[in-house]
Amino acid sequence: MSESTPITPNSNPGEALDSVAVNSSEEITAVGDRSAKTRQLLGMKGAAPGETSIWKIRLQLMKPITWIPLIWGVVCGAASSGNYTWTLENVLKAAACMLLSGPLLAGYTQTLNDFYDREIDAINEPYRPIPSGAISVPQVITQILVLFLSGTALAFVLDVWAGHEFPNVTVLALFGSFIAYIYSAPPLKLKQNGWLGNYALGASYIALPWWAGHALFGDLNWKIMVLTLIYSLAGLGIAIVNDFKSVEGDRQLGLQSLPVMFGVTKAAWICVLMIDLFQGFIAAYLVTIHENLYAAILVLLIIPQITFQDMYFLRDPLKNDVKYQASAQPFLVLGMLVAGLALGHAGV
Ligand SMILES: C/C(=C\COP(=O)(O)OP(=O)(O)O)CCC[C@H](C)CCC[C@H](C)CCCC(C)C
Repeated sequence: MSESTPITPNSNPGEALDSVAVNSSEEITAVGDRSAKTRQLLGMKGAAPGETSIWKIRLQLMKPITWIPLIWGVVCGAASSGNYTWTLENVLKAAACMLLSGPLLAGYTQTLNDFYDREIDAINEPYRPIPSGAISVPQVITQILVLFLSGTALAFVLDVWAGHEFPNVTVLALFGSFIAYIYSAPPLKLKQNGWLGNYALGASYIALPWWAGHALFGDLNWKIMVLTLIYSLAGLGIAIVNDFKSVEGDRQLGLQSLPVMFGVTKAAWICVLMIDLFQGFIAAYLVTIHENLYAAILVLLIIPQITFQDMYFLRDPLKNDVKYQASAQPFLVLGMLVAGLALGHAGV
């Protein structure tokens, strides 16, 4: 039996309205708090400060929200290998590779990036775990080393499991970790350059996990490598979208992001053209290998992206960047899977 709360009618309508307002503002605050806490755990902007659990702080540093594209890349690579079958062993192998590319190596990358950004974050985002003092620098260094070493070890286990003569996955893990290092750390700090930084980001999020997934279930060949590097140019476009939110700060700090170099309108056009043209290129390639159905589906998935570019992004890139990403990204990532399936079907 459930207990019901008695409802007492309020004789004073003004007071009743006030209490409704107070209750709903409390509810809104509670919902807001919950959402800020979730954002904190996922490593998103607008997170709630003041977390005291060291494990939650460690997770926040690893930004779980950024693991998703890397995990998805492994799925696309498994599809393009053409050899993936739904056995328990293959599911476990794929899951281990997702653990490698998401929590371990993307987690390593994000922690490393926050470590090297700690001084600038002390000015721009002082509530981040390192500048706020929620976690000490030696604890962060330990986290970076543990994630890197466990990633490398798991990559090696995957090579042995897949019976590789050449340790493809380990080499990819080491290469990815190196790119992550030069992306964030001086003297190269690739992220300071709009083209290099965003291409490193696009390629690491599309090509590297794709190669790892493909190598795990098939033979990673140069055609797959070149095609995914071309696909990564669409990823470069996606990476540029993230630069609009910080255009003023970047300009003041002398960072050469594309919106700083070309201005907001021109950079927005460069961004959408890269996204559309390089996906279009992949669709055209699929036609040349007679995968016409997959090519047609890919084109159908590009059309809503163009629509959202016109509706949101190109009209006001500074205001609509997040809205555009949320609406258009699902079509881009579905397109990646379609391309992976087509390449696997064609035996490329
Ligand atoms: C740290 C990264 C992005 C954050 O950039 P930024 O500092 O501009 O943004 P915030 O201000 O919001 O922090 C990502 C950098 C990615 C990096 C170049 C390479 C990643 C490598 C992969 C994790 C390796 C995966 C290999 C595996 C699949 C075998």
